[in-house]
Amino acid sequence: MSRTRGGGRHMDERDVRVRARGGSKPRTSKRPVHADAVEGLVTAVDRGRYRCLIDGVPVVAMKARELGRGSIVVGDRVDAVGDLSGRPDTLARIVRVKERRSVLRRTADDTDPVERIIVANADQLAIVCALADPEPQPRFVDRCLVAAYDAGLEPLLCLTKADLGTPDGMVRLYEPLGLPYVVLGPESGLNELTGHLTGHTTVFVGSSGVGKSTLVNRLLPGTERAVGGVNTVTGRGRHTSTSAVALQFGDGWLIDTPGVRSFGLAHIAPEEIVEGFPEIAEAALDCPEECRHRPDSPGCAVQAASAAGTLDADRVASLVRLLNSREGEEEATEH
Ligand SMILES: Nc1nc2c(ncn2[C@@H]2O[C@H](COP(=O)(O)OP(=O)(O)OP(=O)(O)O)[C@@H](O)[C@H]2O)c(=O)[nH]1
Ligand SMILES: [Zn+2]
Repeated sequence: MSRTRGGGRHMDERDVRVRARGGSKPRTSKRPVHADAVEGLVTAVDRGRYRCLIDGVPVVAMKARELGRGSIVVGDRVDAVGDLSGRPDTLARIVRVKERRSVLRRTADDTDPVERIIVANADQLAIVCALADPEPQPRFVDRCLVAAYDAGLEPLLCLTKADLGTPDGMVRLYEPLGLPYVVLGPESGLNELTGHLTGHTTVFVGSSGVGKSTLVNRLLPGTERAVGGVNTVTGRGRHTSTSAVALQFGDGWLIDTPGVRSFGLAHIAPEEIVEGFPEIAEAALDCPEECRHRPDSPGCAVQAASAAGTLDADRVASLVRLLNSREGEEEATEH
């Protein structure tokens, strides 16, 4: 798809202020720049410890004090110094975080009211959706799609449990978008999916029970043991079920996000949500300003096109639901 935009543009200062502590204060030119630092990739984060892959060696690191309060997340490319041997009880130090090419945010929820960046530098979002048990949730898929467009990730629809249901309905809904999809059942080969994943950094997201773990475990046999039983950062038998973990997959990465059910859309402007639906966005050019494209919106060209059958009524309904739920997140109370 050609709609992808740069994801970096939604980074806020809190997220990127990882390099220069003290803002505009001029640095002394004599400051050491860690010329000996080695680049690595953050593959897991747990309680202030960062598991990094540095020159093929898994290394546990801490954040250098000079980085201040800014976050370091899975997928970040970092420079590290210190003990990079990866031996037990050694600790390296992350001294720099490279500029992020994309950021994916997790929804704020009851346990953590702050919307946080959970993954950096991914380029693909695999939206896993079962065809039955649980029933497909187009609304969930639509929310993920908008988050993907916003973050600058290419969406990929993974329709699972093809043995229990037909993909026809979902395909009819998403094919017009040009959204790539794969249909998967217990007996399906994985070549087509692997083709989509090769060379990419793909974040997997899906609601509970859709077969996400099953899929990742089939793609990477042995992963279950690696991430389910033992904490991948500390090795101390604690589940990492709420934080993202990057798993090497050929020359790419699969990023499993067990605790992520959906994405907050509150930081995205309504117009940008509409842009997630290209054909609707085009029709919306004829709408009055500030139009929310609801069935009762006066003079709405989108609703008119939907009624006339030129736009898919289900997709229009999806968009309207998205716009509404986003307003709920904003706690808009003006009407
Ligand atoms: N019939 C059928 N069952 C499947 C398929 N894939 C997974 N399942 C079953 O669906 C259930 C949920 O699968 P999981 O892989 O645990 O789903 P998940 O999305 O990881 O769920 P959470 O861990 O709760 O996020 C399990 O009982 C799986 O055996 C499939 O293709 N067909
Ligand atoms: Zn409208």
